[in-house]
Amino acid sequence: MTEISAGYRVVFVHAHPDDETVGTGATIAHYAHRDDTHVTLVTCTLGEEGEVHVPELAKLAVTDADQLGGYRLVEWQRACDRLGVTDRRMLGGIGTWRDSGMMGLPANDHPRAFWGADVDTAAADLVAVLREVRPQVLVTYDPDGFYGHPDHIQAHRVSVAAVRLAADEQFRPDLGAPHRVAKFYWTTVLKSSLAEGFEAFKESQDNPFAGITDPDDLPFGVNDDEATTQIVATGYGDHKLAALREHATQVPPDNWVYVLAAKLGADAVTTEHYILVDGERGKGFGTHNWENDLFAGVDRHHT
Ligand SMILES: CC(=O)N[C@H]1[C@@H](O[C@@H]2[C@H](O)[C@H](O)[C@@H](O)[C@H](O)[C@H]2O)O[C@H](CO)[C@@H](O)[C@@H]1O
Ligand SMILES: [Zn+2]
Repeated sequence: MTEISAGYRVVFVHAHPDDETVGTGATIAHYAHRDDTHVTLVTCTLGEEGEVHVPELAKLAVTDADQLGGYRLVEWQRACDRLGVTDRRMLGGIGTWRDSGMMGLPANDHPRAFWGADVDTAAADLVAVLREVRPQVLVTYDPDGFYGHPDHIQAHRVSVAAVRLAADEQFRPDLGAPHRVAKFYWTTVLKSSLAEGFEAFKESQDNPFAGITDPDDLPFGVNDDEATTQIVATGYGDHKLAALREHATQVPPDNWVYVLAAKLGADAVTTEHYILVDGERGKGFGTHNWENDLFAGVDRHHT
């Protein structure tokens, strides 16, 4: 049980080791370094089915020694150290849920695949975290898991169930006093940001968007006015890049994020966007009236 004294508390729920950095690394570093804020990361799987971009580690892959999950656990811990996150947990405990692989692959049917988890059963473990940490804010993916990966979709579903169940006083009183999360966010990315990044994508061999020239052809991304919140974590670009480097099996040296940072500086990777889907929107700024703080409008004494 973590003794939490900070007034502001946020829980990030991610699917695999590296998602915390790739999608929300600058935001996490920004809040983890605030004296008045406690960040909790809950990651749902060990990433056993991932690729291995480090040649000398190639045989850790699921097709050989099947040891990648244990190795990515260490990558994840080191990346969290770079971001400043000390409260990091695997959903249900280390090794409970297994990486399900990309949609439609046989790994989806592994007996421990997160994709096959009973949602309320998995949610109960997240309820225990929410009732302990008592965050005002929870961040996870949209219903499509941002890009359709089964573990991302399941992370969304388990988070939605856990937020509902944590507030239900009839649900598992043994897991702690009921808790209502004040603001529930989905991660997102702007199509306008993707268009700016396309040049960097082209220069990366690891270009996941090869052949795509129009952001509207990507399986993710929203129009500027669909986002509600922009976090500009100035000064934490180096933290995010250092954390990415810890995820070397997943993020090769020529990854487009490194290309972008090399061209435009580390702060080019410190702006991250979110959609508030439940809770009261706080004060906004600029053309799109975006919040500039996940805790905008939150009473720090809300527990
Ligand atoms: C960012 C993320 O969610 N990565 C997942 C994803 O990785 C993809 C997968 O290896 C795919 O085969 C590649 O073509 C693609 O480039 C990768 O992003 O899925 C993995 C397997 O479930 C998962 O381990 C990884 O964390
Ligand atoms: Zn992932």
